[in-house]
Amino acid sequence: EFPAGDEGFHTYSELTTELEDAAADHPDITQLSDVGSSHEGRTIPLLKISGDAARDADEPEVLFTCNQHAREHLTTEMCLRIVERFTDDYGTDRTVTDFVDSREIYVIPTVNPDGSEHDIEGGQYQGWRKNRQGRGTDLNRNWGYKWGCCGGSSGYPGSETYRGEAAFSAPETAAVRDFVDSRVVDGEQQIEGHIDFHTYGELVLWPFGHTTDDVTEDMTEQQAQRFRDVGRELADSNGYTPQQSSDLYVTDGDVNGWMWGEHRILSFTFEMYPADGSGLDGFYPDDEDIAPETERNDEAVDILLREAGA
Ligand SMILES: NS(=O)(=O)N[C@@H](Cc1ccccc1)C(=O)O
Ligand SMILES: [Ca+2]
Ligand SMILES: [Ca+2]
Ligand SMILES: [Zn+2]
Repeated sequence: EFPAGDEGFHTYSELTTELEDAAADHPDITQLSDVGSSHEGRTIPLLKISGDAARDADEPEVLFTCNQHAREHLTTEMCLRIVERFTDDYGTDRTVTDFVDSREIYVIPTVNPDGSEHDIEGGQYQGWRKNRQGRGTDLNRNWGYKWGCCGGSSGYPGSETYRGEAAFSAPETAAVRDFVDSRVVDGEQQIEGHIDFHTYGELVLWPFGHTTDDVTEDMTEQQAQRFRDVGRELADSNGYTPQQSSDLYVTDGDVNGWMWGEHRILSFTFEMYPADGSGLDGFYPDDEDIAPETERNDEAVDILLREAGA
């Protein structure tokens, strides 16, 4: 459970109930399923939000993933904000209604349910980051594009950035990979935009992470420029700082590298609130911060949904 005073955050079971309620309350515009199971056997839920959701329409698709890193619980709340806004406000808010009717929105509120539950074991924050396989794999170093290529991850199982024994050795990254791979229809990837939410630092990040080069294999100048332009627009909307992720530090096997490198999906990472903090406390904001710091990204979500149709 969450520590006393932080009840506003959702445990795995509360999250599951939230999604079931959203689907029950809005049957025409939602479809609740899953992308598979975690190492410890927890279902990794997937909610589709779209007009006539039961049908696969020829509409641009967008994916939001949250909680790859266990202790980054604010990101789970960010995905639930997206679910709440695009279901509860459908039919009343014009912008929301237009997007739900013209896009297919996929939300995965927790990629790492095992780690997230471990992090709050006994009502005490554990400071846990990874999944719960062995000594833990850093899911954001386990993706299969340029996996372990460039000193942006560790091969030591005890490391916080342990890349795993192989690309997609974690069942959680493999499950999300399989879902995204399944969205290739008639040879064309239907998902056009993606945001992976993290905490903390108030940053908008784009690929690649494995090299400091802007232009490189799988990234032309025009493509890099589009990331810069959209990244700047996203950051202007929420006050975060925009940069290529390798300007922060070099990573390999991260999700953005795979989404773009493998599928050419316009893929960003948002590092949410706070901008800075001393060590672990930055990962554990008050639950009073949930509403303002998730609503802060409403406009950015709309920008990505717009871009997906561009
Ligand atoms: N959330 S965080 O503190 O772990 N930071 C992220 C930052 C990050 C995210 C995506 C690509 C490169 C780097 C990380 O995976 O290291
Ligand atoms: Ca639809
Ligand atoms: Ca479709
Ligand atoms: Zn993270």
